[in-house]
Amino acid sequence: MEFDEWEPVYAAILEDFGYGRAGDERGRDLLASLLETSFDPTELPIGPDATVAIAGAGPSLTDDRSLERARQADVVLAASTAVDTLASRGIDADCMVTDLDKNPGTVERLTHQGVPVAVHGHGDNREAIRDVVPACDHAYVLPTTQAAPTGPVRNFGGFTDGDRATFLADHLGAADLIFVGWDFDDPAVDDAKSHKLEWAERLLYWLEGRRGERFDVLDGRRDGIETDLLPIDSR
Ligand SMILES: Nc1ncnc2c1ncn2[C@@H]1O[C@H](COP(=O)(O)OP(=O)(O)OP(=O)(O)O)[C@@H](O)[C@H]1O
Ligand SMILES: Nc1nc2c(c(=O)[nH]1)N=C(CO)CN2
Repeated sequence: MEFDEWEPVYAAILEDFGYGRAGDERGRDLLASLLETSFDPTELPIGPDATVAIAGAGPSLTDDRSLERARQADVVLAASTAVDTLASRGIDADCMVTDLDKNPGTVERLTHQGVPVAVHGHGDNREAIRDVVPACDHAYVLPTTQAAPTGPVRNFGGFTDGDRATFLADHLGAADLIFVGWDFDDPAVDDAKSHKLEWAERLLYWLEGRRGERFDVLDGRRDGIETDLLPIDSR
């Protein structure tokens, strides 16, 4: 996805959460300023023959069926702590997607092991960027932003870690996307997280429409998705 297609949706997200674009741009620029080099996403083994599993960090990730589906996929993109959950079950993600708010040690370690990590810079994680990025192997850091892309910092679309992973796979031409560890109605999440998950769901709905597909993770949920907040014709 190009930024001009993403921008109206981004503007709706900024308004809904009350975030400022300038803060996101500062996060983006800080990330760029700390990197000596960066990972080229086209090196990921994603293309027209790849089934890509997108692992969210919901509680269902540890179900036997989820783990089996992740094992069967050609490529696994894991959001945040999903990478640790999968690793503890013997499944190594091909790429981690994170805004650094949970498991910084994993981010640093993976980059030094040659596993790419898509690190998101936004208005509310500048401290984490300053703490974590200098300790990473920059050759395996793929910097991302939700604001306009600049220099090495890319914007493939998406907001939460899991849906950004999905937009990344889509951008790279993934044949099939499958979803594990996605629990939109998780009672364990607080209101703020639940609000973010609503956007994640809305963004997946938008993306499946663009791809002319139906993501199984949205089955039974589409009628309840408030699409008015998507400033585009998505139904
Ligand atoms: N029930 C769920 N709880 C947490 N994450 C979920 C859930 N269902 C889906 N996800 C997806 O998994 C991702 C990783 O979740 P996690 O709670 O580890 O990360 P996070 O860093 O707090 O996420 P974010 O910063 O994107 O909100 C979320 O961003 C979301 O896209
Ligand atoms: N400005 C800002 N941007 C974000 C934030 C956030 O808290 N603030 N959280 C995200 C996913 O958790 C993604 N983007």
